[in-house]
Amino acid sequence: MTTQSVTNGQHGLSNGCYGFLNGFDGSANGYNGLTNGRNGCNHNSETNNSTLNGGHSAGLSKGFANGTGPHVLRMANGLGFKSIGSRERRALSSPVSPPADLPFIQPVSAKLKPIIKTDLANGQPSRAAEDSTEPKTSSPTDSTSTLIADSVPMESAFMVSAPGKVIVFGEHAVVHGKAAIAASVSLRSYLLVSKRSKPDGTITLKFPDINFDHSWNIDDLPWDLFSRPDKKKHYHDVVTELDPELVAAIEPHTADVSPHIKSEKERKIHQSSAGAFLYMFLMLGDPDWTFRGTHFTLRSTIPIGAGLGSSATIAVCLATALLRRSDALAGPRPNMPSNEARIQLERINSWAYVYEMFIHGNPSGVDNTVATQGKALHFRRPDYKKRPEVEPIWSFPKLPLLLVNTKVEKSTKNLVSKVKERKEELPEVVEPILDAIGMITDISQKFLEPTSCNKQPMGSQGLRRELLAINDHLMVSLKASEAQLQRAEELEMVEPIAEASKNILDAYINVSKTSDCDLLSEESRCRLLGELMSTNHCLLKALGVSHERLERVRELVDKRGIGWTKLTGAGGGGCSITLLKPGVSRETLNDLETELEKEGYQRFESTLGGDGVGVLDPVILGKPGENDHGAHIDLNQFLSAKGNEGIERLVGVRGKEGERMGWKFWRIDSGI
Ligand SMILES: Nc1ncnc2c1ncn2[C@@H]1O[C@H](COP(=O)(O)OP(=O)(O)OP(=O)(O)O)[C@@H](O)[C@H]1O
Ligand SMILES: C[C@@](O)(CCO)CC(=O)[O-]
Repeated sequence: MTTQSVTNGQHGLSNGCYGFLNGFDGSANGYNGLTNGRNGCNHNSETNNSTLNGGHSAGLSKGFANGTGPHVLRMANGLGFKSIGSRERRALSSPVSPPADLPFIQPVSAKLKPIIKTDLANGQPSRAAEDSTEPKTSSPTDSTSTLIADSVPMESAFMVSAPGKVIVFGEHAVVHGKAAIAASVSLRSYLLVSKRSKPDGTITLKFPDINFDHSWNIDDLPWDLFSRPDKKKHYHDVVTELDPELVAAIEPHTADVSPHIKSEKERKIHQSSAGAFLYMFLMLGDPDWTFRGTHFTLRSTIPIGAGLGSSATIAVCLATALLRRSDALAGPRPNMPSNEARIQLERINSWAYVYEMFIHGNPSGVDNTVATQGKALHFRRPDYKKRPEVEPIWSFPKLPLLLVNTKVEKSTKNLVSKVKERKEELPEVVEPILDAIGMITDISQKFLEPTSCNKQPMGSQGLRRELLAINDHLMVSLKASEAQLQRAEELEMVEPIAEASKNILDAYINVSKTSDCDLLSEESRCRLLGELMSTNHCLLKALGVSHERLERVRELVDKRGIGWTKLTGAGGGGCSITLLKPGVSRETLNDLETELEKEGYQRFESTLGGDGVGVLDPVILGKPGENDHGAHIDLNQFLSAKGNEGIERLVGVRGKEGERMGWKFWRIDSGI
């Protein structure tokens, strides 16, 4: 069964499964043993897999044969010599155990051997060796070495990548302390951290996707204020709010960015990106040699402002890069103990949240948490002064999801503010809606992970009770005072609340007809999840965050009776997800896709639940057997990779043929 969970990931892509988003992609996550472990305590894995995968098994045999857990680990190990350096000194002073394994040299690392000096005391490469300013020499007869020599400006380069996400349940409500469920997608951002060979005292941020490129003189930045004892934050601190004095001190350094940009809106985006970066850099970085001449260059395959968490991926990549450069991260490395990986991930996530606060104001942190941890998770932040409550969903099922981009760009910040204003204006109507969304999320979690060891699968009676409780909240909302209800009518909130109530009652009737045993069948679970998704969408519409283009997707899907649609992310445009009914014919889907395309929608193919943040170090081409395998990728190559395909081919965490060599991830397991 291990192999099956490994190969499942490719399923939808390999059999041309209509661009579905697929559930856990075991090939890259090394979770196969873990899945078996938890299955062992309740169900056997055979039962579990057949329950989860049901009728979607056509592509199982075409999985990522290359990507099986042990194989990947072996390959990663071979490239891993740089990751366990004394750059981890600071990280290891935190309560984590020392590196458990020493790297061994594979053909690729042999080519780079001359630049590695071993610290004899601990058998690991020394910091001096890692960041050596010596030219990287090698045999002149070796074609790879020529490429390495050409790429001297890339001295001590590394790359970080983080995945986008879909929110399956609970967006917006999560900002107000309710639960959300989110999963990572295979679209990712890639950040190259490179250093000029002759450091010149500047630091450079390049975001070519948004036409942003700016350098700062490091000595001009407000280090004094940021290092004042009452202001100073350390890499292990949890920062839950921005300091207005520090934000103000950054403003003069972002005021003059992008003088060539005419659009005020675009300039604001550039200024907030620059400000968010500087805030983190001044907190985590230092004015000495470490960062001088460093370039942070980001490219992404995630559409911007489409609800797929693009900003959070940038936050995670930059936080990881800054923590790593300033010696505050250990790993990642293969076989890192789960507890140690968790500490590193929490550290990254805390700082990514700082970046997100700068961009969004008051985010819940769900986006950066998924971009950091990957997989799928249940998230709640009842207290903004504390870390969020995060519960991984270990066996997120293979949902046949269709992901559609309306291509209407929106601003998460504005939409979050809109909901907040609505809540302040109409608390009697809005608060019960938010409660209902939170309850929908909690019920869904039980159905997304019904075989979990520590959760009782929900019986039909309990479920009906919960559905009625949701409906009660909707009734409370509709029984608001006359004045509030009238205003709610004006804002077109009442009809979607009534539609949500109808959906919940339909779900109630369907559950009444189902025995406890049948409730766990794929068909019943799919229908229930679908009805809950539709209900969630109606409530988001009532909150004012849908868009006519999103409603049109619902209309096109509903007309064919083939699934349940909801917006995902902040709404106001962006993307929708449709959970397709089991057994929908290829013909019907083709027909839907043609119509969507005609109306200017974009459909995405992606898998759900892949790895979170990862590091590629050294940044070399990774295809064994290719001529230039082992050659360094330089900044120009990265910048000139064409489109998403070009980026994926050059540095992608996963190419079409399987997992790319070299990427390493901090992986946590269920502990079972
Ligand atoms: N490729 C990119 N390069 C640089 N900046 C980006 C990139 N993608 C996103 N951003 C930043 O993120 C902002 C968009 O974030 P926003 O939260 O509105 O959308 P999202 O993160 O895609 O959606 P959601 O928050 O609903 O998931 C942009 O304005 C920009 O600041
Ligand atoms: C709309 C929202 O709930 C999700 C955006 O992806 C905002 C947030 O959680 O911060």
